Amino acid sequence: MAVYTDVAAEDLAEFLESYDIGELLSYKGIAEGVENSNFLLHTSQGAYILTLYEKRVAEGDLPYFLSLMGHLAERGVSCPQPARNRKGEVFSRLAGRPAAIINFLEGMWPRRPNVTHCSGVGEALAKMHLAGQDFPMVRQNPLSVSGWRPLFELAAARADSVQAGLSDFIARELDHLEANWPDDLPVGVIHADLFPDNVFFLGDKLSGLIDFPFACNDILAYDVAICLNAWCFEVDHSFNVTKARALLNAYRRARPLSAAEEAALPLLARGAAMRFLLTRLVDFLNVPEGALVQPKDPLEYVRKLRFQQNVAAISDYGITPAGCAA
Ligand SMILES: Nc1ncnc2c1ncn2[C@@H]1O[C@H](COP(=O)(O)OP(=O)(O)OP(=O)(O)O)[C@@H](O)[C@H]1O
Ligand SMILES: N[C@@H](CCO)C(=O)O
Repeated sequence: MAVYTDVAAEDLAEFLESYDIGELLSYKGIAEGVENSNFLLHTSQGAYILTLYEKRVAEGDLPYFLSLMGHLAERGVSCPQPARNRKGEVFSRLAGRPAAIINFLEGMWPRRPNVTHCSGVGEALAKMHLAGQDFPMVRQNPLSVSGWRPLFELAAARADSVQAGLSDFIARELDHLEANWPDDLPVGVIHADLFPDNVFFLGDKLSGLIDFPFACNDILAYDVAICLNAWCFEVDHSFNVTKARALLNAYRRARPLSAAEEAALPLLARGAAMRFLLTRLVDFLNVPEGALVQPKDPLEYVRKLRFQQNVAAISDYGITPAGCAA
């Protein structure tokens, strides 16, 4: 359960007085997520999600991703919208944290994503990338290649307590990624965390995307690589090429990938695996006292990284590169 910061009922009721969304009837901490403190609110006007932004979200970044949610919705991408308070602000402060309220999105995230879900997320991701093209704000990605070594330094001394040899493994891989990370691929607005728990479905139909605090401007194909890692491995750690094909083909239909983007996917997937390995490792080694959170497993991403290290081209996944006859 991700609740790092508790909110007293009186403080919440007072906070809600600055909004026009009805009176507080009930609220409870949400038993999912690892980054921020989330609460489900019921007011006399309906259901909402209250988020208190925690360590990895800088207050100065809130206007970027809260505005992005409005921008995307105007262009047909289904995602929750921030409520404005009576001063017209989309966020303010509660319990010492930046806080925002968004509307409740109907749907469930898929606990066991199937091929249809993978196809849905591929299409939605491409459409999000297209809809972001004219988003005027810019936010560099603090968790891209230049951000990984500082993260590693937070965990290096204790990494081997999680798995023998992990520290050396990460150090060597970072050398490779830093030397080879591409700087000439198409960039734009990316979600940067589009895991299954951030994509809602009603049945097999995608109902919306949530959780935009990591959104930023970065390599578009890197977002695809994040999804390949997050959606296309089975619980036994095997890579499911049918799911990867479905995800990639649905993406390509909405936004064709260039030959250079496709050629870079395995390397981008190594980088994506490194990013989530590192944040998970740092979080695993530093659970705040009293926080109600279930840290995610860093070793899942060590396995994914080892897999991606052995992929040189997307044909090695069993996927035909775009433009080649099947
Ligand atoms: N708009 C929404 N409508 C319905 N449920 C939501 C909404 N936003 C969040 N939730 C619920 O809260 C959970 C946690 O939200 P979210 O993923 O944004 O938290 P987080 O701590 O930022 O997570 P993550 O670990 O994925 O970064 C979701 O899995 C979902 O159950
Ligand atoms: N989606 C991330 C958590 C939020 O950054 C993970 O699974 O590690």
